Amino acid sequence: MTEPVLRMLAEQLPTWLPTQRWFGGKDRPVTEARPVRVITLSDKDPRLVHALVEVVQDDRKSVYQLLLGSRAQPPEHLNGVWVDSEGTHWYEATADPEAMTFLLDAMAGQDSTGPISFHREDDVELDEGLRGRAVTSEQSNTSLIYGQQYILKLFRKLSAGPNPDLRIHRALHSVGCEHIAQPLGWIADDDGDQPTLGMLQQFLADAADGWAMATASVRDLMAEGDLHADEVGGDFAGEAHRLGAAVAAVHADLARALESRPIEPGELDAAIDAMHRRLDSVMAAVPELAAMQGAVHEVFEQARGTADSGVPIQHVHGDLHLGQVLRTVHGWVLIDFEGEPAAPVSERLAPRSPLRDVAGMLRSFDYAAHQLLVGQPEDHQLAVRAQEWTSRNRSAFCDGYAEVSPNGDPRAHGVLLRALELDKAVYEVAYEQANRPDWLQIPLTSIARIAS
Ligand SMILES: Nc1ncnc2c1ncn2[C@@H]1O[C@H](COP(=O)(O)OP(=O)(O)O)[C@@H](O)[C@H]1O
Ligand SMILES: O=P(O)(O)O[C@H]1O[C@H](CO)[C@@H](O[C@H]2O[C@H](CO)[C@@H](O)[C@H](O)[C@H]2O)[C@H](O)[C@H]1O
Repeated sequence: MTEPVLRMLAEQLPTWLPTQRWFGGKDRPVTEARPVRVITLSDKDPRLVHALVEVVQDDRKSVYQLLLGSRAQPPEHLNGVWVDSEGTHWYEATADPEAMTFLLDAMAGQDSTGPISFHREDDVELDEGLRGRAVTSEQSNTSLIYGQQYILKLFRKLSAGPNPDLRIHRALHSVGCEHIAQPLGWIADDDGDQPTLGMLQQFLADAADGWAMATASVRDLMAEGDLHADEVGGDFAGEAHRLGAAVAAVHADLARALESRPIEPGELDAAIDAMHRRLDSVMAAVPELAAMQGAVHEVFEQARGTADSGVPIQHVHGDLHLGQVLRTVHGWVLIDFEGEPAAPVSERLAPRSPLRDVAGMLRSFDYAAHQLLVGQPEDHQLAVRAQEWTSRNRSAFCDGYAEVSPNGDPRAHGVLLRALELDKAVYEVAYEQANRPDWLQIPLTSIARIAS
């Protein structure tokens, strides 16, 4: 079976991979896709095969994980996607809920197949036999929902060693953190770089995501021409306050569970040097930034010398925004502790200022308010409303954070916070340019405002 599948993948993947939402290399053509390992997980019907593929893009090489399925009688939507030289039809198996049952059952049974091992947490029993349907929301990986109980994230682009998302969830669970979904199991690869292949968590079936809630609130305000944010039914400030408190609680738990220490001489300088470098490299790709370059560099420089601000460095979320928080009936939950997808794992696991996450969330309030104006004719009234919503919710978030954080009010570190916000906005310029060029104006406008 192996040879024909290897050949089929090598032929098909260079054109197929860039069509997948989770493929993170759309900025360059795929020169070559080399299947480096193919393992049969299940010989039953549906058959399930695990493949590791090295994707070559000029001098960049990344390893991606794929699952292939095959059935004697495939349903129409899975039929004839790829055919190997022996005439076997294969398809992307995460689209086949029945094939995905294998992964849950293997975690429940703590099985292994060659170097791939399936685990469940010690204190956990898993229901078996559930079908796994793929989440349809925008995401960088592929998640499967089993019944109303579990969600399994299959990491697509693999990195060496334990995945930060799994590592941080387990650490937070060990100290009883109330603002995460419980980690339930994982899939490991014990070969080579020993990447984590998947992470199983409690599925929060009743949850609404923060981005959907916040943008609904902005829409309400925009629709009520005569009312202020605090008078509109969909006011978000109470939620923003609770969210601030939840983020501060998670930071305190992270500090307890993992390292937290005073910032050492030179570390802030290194962080500021990295901000300057990021700005220069993003500017090379987005010339619109040029007009603001001087002002932004200046804000970064002002943050030098604020190391004695008293805020220790620690593990942080790393890419916190309203799409990474879920509101359940019990409160806010933070998800996806992987950090910025493009950053190296060593950087994502390094201790950093918790103010980075605060800055990320402050940016997100700005986004939520301004995305409704994208593509609309200029309307001064709506722009004022967007600004009113942003200020109100940013303040509420900081108030909630300050009430719980041992580090106090983030606004007391205004110079550093401003630099961190600008750094995040510069990152967003690159992100929007590569992913949603229509939204590029949102971070560009913010940069002009913050730096002025
Ligand atoms: N524990 C959970 N319960 C309910 N929904 C979840 C849970 N974890 C993630 N999700 C949903 O799945 C989506 C993708 O999850 P995320 O961890 O952000 O994936 P990615 O790293 O691929 O971006 C989220 O936007 C959220 O809607
Ligand atoms: O969710 P991911 O980990 O994939 O994060 C990436 O994509 C985000 C968008 O989906 C992006 O976030 C930016 O857009 C959000 C609205 O869609 C906004 O709330 C954030 O503030 C803004 O940064 C994120 O930056 C990127 O890493």
